[in-house]
Amino acid sequence: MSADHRIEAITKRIVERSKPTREAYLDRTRRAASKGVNRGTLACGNLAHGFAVCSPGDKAALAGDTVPNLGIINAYNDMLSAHQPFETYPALIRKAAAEVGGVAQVAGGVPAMCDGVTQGQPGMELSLFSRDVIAMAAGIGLSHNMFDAAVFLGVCDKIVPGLVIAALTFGHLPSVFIPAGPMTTGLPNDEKTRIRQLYAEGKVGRAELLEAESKSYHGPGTCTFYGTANSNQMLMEIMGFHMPGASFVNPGTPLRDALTKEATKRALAITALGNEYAPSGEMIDERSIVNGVVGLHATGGSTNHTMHLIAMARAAGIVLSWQDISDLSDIVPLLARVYPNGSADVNHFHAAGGMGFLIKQLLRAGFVHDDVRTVYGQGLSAYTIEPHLNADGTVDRQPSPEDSADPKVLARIETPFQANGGLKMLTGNLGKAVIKISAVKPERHVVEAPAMVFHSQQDMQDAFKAGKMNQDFIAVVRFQGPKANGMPELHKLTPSLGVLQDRGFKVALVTDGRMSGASGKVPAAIHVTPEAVDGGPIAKIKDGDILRLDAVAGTLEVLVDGAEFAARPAVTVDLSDNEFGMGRELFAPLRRIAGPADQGASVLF
Ligand SMILES: O=C(O)C(=O)C[C@H](O)[C@H](O)COP(=O)(O)O
Ligand code: SF4
Repeated sequence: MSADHRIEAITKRIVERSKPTREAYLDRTRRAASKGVNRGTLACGNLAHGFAVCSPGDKAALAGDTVPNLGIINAYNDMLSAHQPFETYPALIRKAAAEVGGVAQVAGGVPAMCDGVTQGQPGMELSLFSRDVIAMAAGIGLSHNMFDAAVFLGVCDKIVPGLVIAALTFGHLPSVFIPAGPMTTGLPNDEKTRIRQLYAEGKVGRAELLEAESKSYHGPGTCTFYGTANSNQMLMEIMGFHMPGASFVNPGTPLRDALTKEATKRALAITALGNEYAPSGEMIDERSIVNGVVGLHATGGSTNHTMHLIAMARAAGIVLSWQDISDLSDIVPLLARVYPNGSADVNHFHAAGGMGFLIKQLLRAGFVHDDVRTVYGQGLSAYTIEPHLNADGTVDRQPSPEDSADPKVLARIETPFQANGGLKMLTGNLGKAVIKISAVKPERHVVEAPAMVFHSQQDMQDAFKAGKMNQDFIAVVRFQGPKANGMPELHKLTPSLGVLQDRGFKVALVTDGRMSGASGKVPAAIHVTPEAVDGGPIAKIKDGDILRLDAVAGTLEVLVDGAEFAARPAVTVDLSDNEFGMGRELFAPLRRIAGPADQGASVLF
């Protein structure tokens, strides 16, 4: 089935725009591919080091040139509930590899930051850059060149984007992403938010708050809201890096293990040694990227992907823009209501039909390209399934049903929750920004109110606590961009802004920083580019200026006389407090070279 002509047109313009970089990338990638085992280019000394700790059988296999070797890149640590299950995956993967006559070795580990642990803390100022550090760290593992394919064990926010950048940088290798799955459902996300707002108002204490938080985040697996981590899972499935149906199966279940073993065997089946060679750099093309953006809109995915997807695409020589993302938003409807875009969580989404049902709806409308390559083979239609477990412990895939098992959570294409998708670009005399409209009530898509200017999250929270914000306002929290302080998520502002909005005030946020993918109900124009520290217009706003955020027209403006505004000096602030402490001094070089948000805020491209 061919894609909708509008989808085709946007895809075509991305192909045209990307030609110079994509052709150069594909040339490099094809030259890096080898006919036999990649370890064949190593000298004996290199190879002996590479298999020194292997079993005699594996040594003999790796000394030869017919057995494929699988590199494991593992983002395991105990900080991320979503990554903790990966502690045991290497042993499972090695065993599955041996069952098909292959070998698997851990090529390397990568760091992983939990944005939940660092939210509102100094560590959050390292978070965005950790994506590119993860890409570099994975590159270190794969640079041993012992491998004929790779599997990536990662789930969360900056980790999957960093791993995808690495996978595509080693685009001559087939790569399969193996998730660990969502935490089982705990305290509902909207109840957690209600307790947080009560705490922000001083109506409950720390004990009640910690009890609610602990009931929400209670065990292994990805947090169950639809933030960046679960947006990553959706992307890996709709872009073809996951096995069909792998995204939202809970950890520690027989089906989870079956999917992990299957992914291992599949990775070994698609090396250059077989007849289904699927190098990631060729598998992922402009159509895969467009499918990812469409999935983001259809599910109300994380705003962070207006940067991560751009950086991921760029790693394969593909140039994606905010205009592409915004134009696709005008075409693709919202089909999922998962917190913060609703009250359900990802377990409910999966039970309602999950990725298979979603992809089936998007294919029916021609909103995604079916003619794409995936780790599973050819065609996205193969992903319109539901995964189950066979009696022999293997994965069974049944066609997705015609109807959603819960139309309040997952809608058919004929009856979407919103006619357009989750993410819009805003432009105007303050520069460019993005806004997530899927979680904002339609009556709040346009906000015009006086500016209240702050230079840190703490400043705004102090003003809230002092009762200075009981009015209509647009909070401007600036000097939060990549070059200023590493572009932290400002998700801690959500409870205060939510309280004021619930009190009936018209409120909005404008910032050159980021929000969490879990942020939602307050209209927020984020990733404002150029950032304040680059002298962007946001640095000229004064308290009391009337601002207008219009997600319908796609505009972000300060309603001040143009000449007067242009004549204003850009404010500068002392950022020395952000230069030291909690490792921030190590990231000073990255702050200096970081690119702008609308190009992925990367230090790599
Ligand atoms: O989805 C994203 O982009 C995130 O970064 C989610 C963060 O992990 C939040 O900080 C966790 O949610 P909270 O418990 O509300 O802090
Ligand atoms: S989803 Fe976010 S908060 Fe949850 S484990 Fe992953 S990084 Fe941490």
